[in-house]
Amino acid sequence: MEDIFKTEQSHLSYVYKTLQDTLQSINESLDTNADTAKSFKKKSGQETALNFDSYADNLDTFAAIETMNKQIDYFNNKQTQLQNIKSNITRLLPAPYFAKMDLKYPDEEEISSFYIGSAGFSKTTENPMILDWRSPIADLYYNNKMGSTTYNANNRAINVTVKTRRQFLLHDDVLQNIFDSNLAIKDPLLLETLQKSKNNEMNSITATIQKEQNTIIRDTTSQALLVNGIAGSGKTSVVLQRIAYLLYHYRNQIISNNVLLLTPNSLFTSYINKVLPSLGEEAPLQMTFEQMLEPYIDEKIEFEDNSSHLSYISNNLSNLNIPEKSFRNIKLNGLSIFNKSTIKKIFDQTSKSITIDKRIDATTTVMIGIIEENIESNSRDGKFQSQLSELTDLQQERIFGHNITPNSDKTTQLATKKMLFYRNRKLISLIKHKKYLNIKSIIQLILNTDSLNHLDYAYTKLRLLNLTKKDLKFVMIDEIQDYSLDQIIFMIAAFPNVKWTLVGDEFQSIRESNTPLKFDDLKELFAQNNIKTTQKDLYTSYRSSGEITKAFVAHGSTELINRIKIIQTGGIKPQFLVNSGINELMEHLKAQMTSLNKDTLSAVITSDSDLATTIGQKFNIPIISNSDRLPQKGIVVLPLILAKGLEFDDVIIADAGSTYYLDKDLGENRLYTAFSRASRSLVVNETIF
Ligand SMILES: Nc1ncnc2c1ncn2[C@@H]1O[C@H](COP(=O)(O)OP(=O)(O)OP(=O)(O)O)[C@@H](O)[C@H]1O
Repeated sequence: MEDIFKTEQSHLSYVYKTLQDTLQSINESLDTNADTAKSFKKKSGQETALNFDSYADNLDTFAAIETMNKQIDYFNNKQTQLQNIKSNITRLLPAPYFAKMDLKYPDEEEISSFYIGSAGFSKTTENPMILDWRSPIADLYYNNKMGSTTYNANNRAINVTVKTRRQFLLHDDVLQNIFDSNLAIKDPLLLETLQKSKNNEMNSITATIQKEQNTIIRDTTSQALLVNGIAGSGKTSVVLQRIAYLLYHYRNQIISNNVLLLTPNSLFTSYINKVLPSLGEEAPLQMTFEQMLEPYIDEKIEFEDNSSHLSYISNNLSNLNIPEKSFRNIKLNGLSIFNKSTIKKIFDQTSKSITIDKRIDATTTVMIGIIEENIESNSRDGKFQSQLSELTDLQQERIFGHNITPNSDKTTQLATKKMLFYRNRKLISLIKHKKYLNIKSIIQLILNTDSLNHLDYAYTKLRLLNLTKKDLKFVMIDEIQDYSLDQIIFMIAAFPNVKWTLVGDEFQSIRESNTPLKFDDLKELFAQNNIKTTQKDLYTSYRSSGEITKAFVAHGSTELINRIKIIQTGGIKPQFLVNSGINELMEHLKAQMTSLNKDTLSAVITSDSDLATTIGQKFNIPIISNSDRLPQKGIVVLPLILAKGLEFDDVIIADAGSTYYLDKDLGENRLYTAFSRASRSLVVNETIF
C-alpha cells in the first residue's frame, strides 16, 4: 500500500504541475491572442477603405470585410476555447481528480488507467489526463462494479474488466488518503464529505454520487422521471448534477436556456445558485411557478383566491363556440375598425373541424388580411400619396429610417404603403396579440361564475393563444409534492416538447390545500397525456445523522422505517422539551442558542413568520424572508415554509406543540419536514401556548 501511495502521490504531483504549466501558457496565449486581435482590427480598419463607388468596388469592399470578419471570428473562437480550458483548470487545481479506474479491455494486453475529475483535461487528444465525471467511462466508477462489465459509448456497449476502483482524498498536489473499493465495504469518501459542516450554499456531490443517484442523473430515455425520495436523500443534488450531465451529453443540441428548473422560492434559488457554475455549466432558467406564470397573466385583472378548474376548462375549450359578447371591439384612435359582430362573423366562418386555437389563428389571419388589403388599395390613392409628400424630415426618419425621395409611381406607392403600415402598426399588433378576445368573459362563460382564478385565466390564455414554449427541452421540478394537479396540467400544455424530471417527497407535503398531490394521480395525469412516467425511489438518508433520521422518519410511515438506509449512523440524540408558554420558551431558546456553534450556520424554525419575527427581534438574530440570502454563519430564524429544502448542522424547532404541527392532516408531514432540516443536532420545543 505504501508503494501505491508513493506512486499515486507522484502521479498527482505530475498532473498538478502539468495543470499549473498549462494554465501559465494559456494565460500567455490569451494575452498574445488579445494583442494580435487588437492590432489586426486596427490594421485592417486602416487598410479596408470602404469604397462603394462602383459595382466592382462594392464586391472588393464586401470581400475585404468578409475576410476581416472571418479573422475576427477566429480570434474570438480561439479566445473562448482558451477561456474554457482555463476555467476547467482553475476548477481542477484545488482537487485535480477524485477517482481512478484501472480497466482491462479484451483486445488489449495492458491495463489502462483513467483518472476522473470534476472536469476533463488532456494535453493530447488521444491521451486524456483527467476524464470528465460525465464521460461514459466515469459511469463505471459510479456504478461501483468490479470485474467484468460494460459501459456505453456512442450507443455501443463496450466490454471491460474493472481491475481497480480507487478513490482519493486530496488537496492541491497533496494526496491525503486512498481508498480502494475492493478493500473497503463502506464509501469512506462519502462519509468524509457528509461529516463536513453544512454551509449557506449547497455544494455539488460529483465525487461521491451513489449508484442509485447516478442512474437518475444519467437517464436519457424516460419521458417523465419521477423521483420519490425521503428527506435528505439527495433529490435536489441529483437534479442539479443531472442538469450538468444533460448539458454535457447533449452539448451540440441544447444550451442552458433550453432547460427550466422550477424552485419553491427565491431563498431556495439563491441557496442552490453556486452548484452549476461550480460544475462549469451555466445555470438554466430558474424560477418559481408563479414567476413562470407571469407572462400569461394580465396585471389589470383582479383575481380571486378560489380553486382552479383546468380539466373542466380543457374539456370545454375544444368545441367552444365563442359568443359575440366574448369578443372585444378593435378601435384605433377612437375609431371602430372591427366591431364584435364582425369579428364573430369572421370566427364563425372558420372551419369547425380544427382546434379552437387554430380557429382563432385563422380569425387573426383574416383580420390582418383585411387591413393589408385596405393598406394596399389606399397606397394607390392620391389622397394618401399626397400625405407622403407632407411628411416632415423627422417623420420620414421615424418611418423609413432616413429621408426619402421617391422618383417613380412604383416607389411612391411602396413608400405610401410603408407609411400606412407604420400608421397601422398598433392596430396590427393588437390583432396579432388577439386582443379582440375577452378571455375573462370566455372563462366566466365556461365556468358559469363571475369569480376568476389566475391559473384558470393563464391556462385559457395559453390554450386560446397557443402560447406554448417550444424551445424548452427539459423541465425539472423540485418539491413536486407542493404542486397541484392543475399546475401540472398547465405545464403539460405549456411545454409540449420537454422531458420531465419531477422530484419530491409526499411526506413533505405541508401546505394547506384542497387538492394535495398524490404521486399516483400525477402518474395518471401524465399517462392521460401520453407521457410515460418512470419512477425511482431514494431511501438513503445522506443529510441527517442516524438519530435525527429516526426522529423524522417516525413522522413518515411505518413502511418507511423498514426501508430507509442511514449513512451517518449514530449521532447526538434529539432533545425534546416541553415549555409552558412563550416566556418559558424564550428562556429555553436563549440557553439553547448559547450552546450552538457560532462558526457554522444554525436555524431556529418556527411554524409561522409572526413567531419568527418575535424571536428574531428578541434575540437580535436575522429573520429570514423569501427574498433574503442566508448568512455564512451564525443563527437565523425562519418559518418552516422557507426552511423547506434547506439544511443546517444544528436546528431548534421553536413550537412543535402548536396547532400548526398538530394539524390532523398535515401535522405529521410538518414535523417530518422540520426535523429533517438538521444534520447534526436537533432540539424540539413542544411549547404549549
Ligand atoms: N452522494 C452524495 N454525496 C455527498 N453528499 C450527498 C450525496 N447525496 C446527498 N448528499 C448531501 O445530502 C444533503 C441532502 O441533499 P439534498 O438537499 O439534495 O436532499 P433532498 O432529498 O433534496 O432533501 P429535502 O427533500 O429534505 O430537501 C446535502 O448536503 C447533499 O450534499
